[in-house]
Amino acid sequence: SAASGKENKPSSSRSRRDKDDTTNPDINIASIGNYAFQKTVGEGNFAKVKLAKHKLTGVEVAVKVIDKTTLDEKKLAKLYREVRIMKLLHHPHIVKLYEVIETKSTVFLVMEYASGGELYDYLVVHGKMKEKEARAKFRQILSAVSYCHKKRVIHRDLKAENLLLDSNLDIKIADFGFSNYYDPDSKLDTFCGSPPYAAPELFQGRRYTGPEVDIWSLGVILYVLTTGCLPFDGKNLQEMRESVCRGKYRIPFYLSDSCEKLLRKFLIRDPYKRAGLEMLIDDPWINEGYDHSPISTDVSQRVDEDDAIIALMERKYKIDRESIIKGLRENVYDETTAIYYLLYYE
Ligand SMILES: CC1(C)C(=O)N([C@H]2C=Cc3c(O)cccc32)c2nc(Nc3ccccc3)ncc21
Repeated sequence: SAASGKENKPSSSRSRRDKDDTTNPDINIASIGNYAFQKTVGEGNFAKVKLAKHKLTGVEVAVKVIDKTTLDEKKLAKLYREVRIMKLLHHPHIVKLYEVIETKSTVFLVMEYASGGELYDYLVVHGKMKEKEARAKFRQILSAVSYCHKKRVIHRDLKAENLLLDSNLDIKIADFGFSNYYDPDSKLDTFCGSPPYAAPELFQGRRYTGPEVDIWSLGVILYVLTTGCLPFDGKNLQEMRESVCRGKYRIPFYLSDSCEKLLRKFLIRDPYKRAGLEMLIDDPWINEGYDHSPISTDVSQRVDEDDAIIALMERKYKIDRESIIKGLRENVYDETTAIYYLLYYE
């Protein structure tokens, strides 16, 4: 691929690729496949996310445009792992993948657009949530994360910035760029995530199984939802590390006892003593006002074959029934299944 063809000039001499240097012709196009780009929603160092509209159904989507020519082999492998994991996850509170379009130089991930933006920005604007609202959001997050863990997937970068909101202000977990599979009987050692949300064992360079690092981050998220502040902070990484490893955080006077007790279950420094998600199923704070646990046992959120939608696609888009059903059963992410998904979830 282009990545291996590039000689490794020392970074200082490599000229920064300026905006309109389109050595990659796909980066500044106006449309791809059935999608017309509208505006840029976010820009990372390897990807740009554009708001787009599906030309046939009019549904708004978010397209993550990844320039492969800027990725080395390792990063390319990470990208394909992220795509494989996204194809595995079908949950109401995880951003959906609709279609994957790949050219020689670019990968386009057509995904669900969360029009409400980041939970982080929502908290900046509205301040801390009342415990009732925090509970509703936290139950959605817990449901999505326990679904991932049951599929042997860990997110590893859970934070308020990656928790998006849709038009109903429901949670949509985004950015599985650091996610990975885990094996309950083996250890991982990659330090991932954002320092304020990172578990102490990660700062101490200890290997970990997987779920326990997400559970620590969930504790930090619960604290952020109910207080509007970070439990551990510092003006630099060293101070942050000391704060997290000391594990001391302030409990504001207005926090209920049941919420304080729940925080203590998550923010335990010893990963072996930290609560597992299944231990939280009947936690009083999580279930107050609800008659069922957010941690659902069934992990099959697969789309079913809706005859009305298939009939509409046959009539309106002249797509034959067999190819739609085949695509759904084989977990394909092409333009046909994308039309089905967009109509099904709308
Ligand atoms: C494809 C996908 C999943 C994605 O990669 N992003 C990016 C882009 C911006 C961003 C961020 O600010 C935080 C997390 C993820 C992201 C998305 N952003 C949105 N909505 C949005 C709307 C207003 C502001 C921020 C995000 N919907 C879906 C996505």
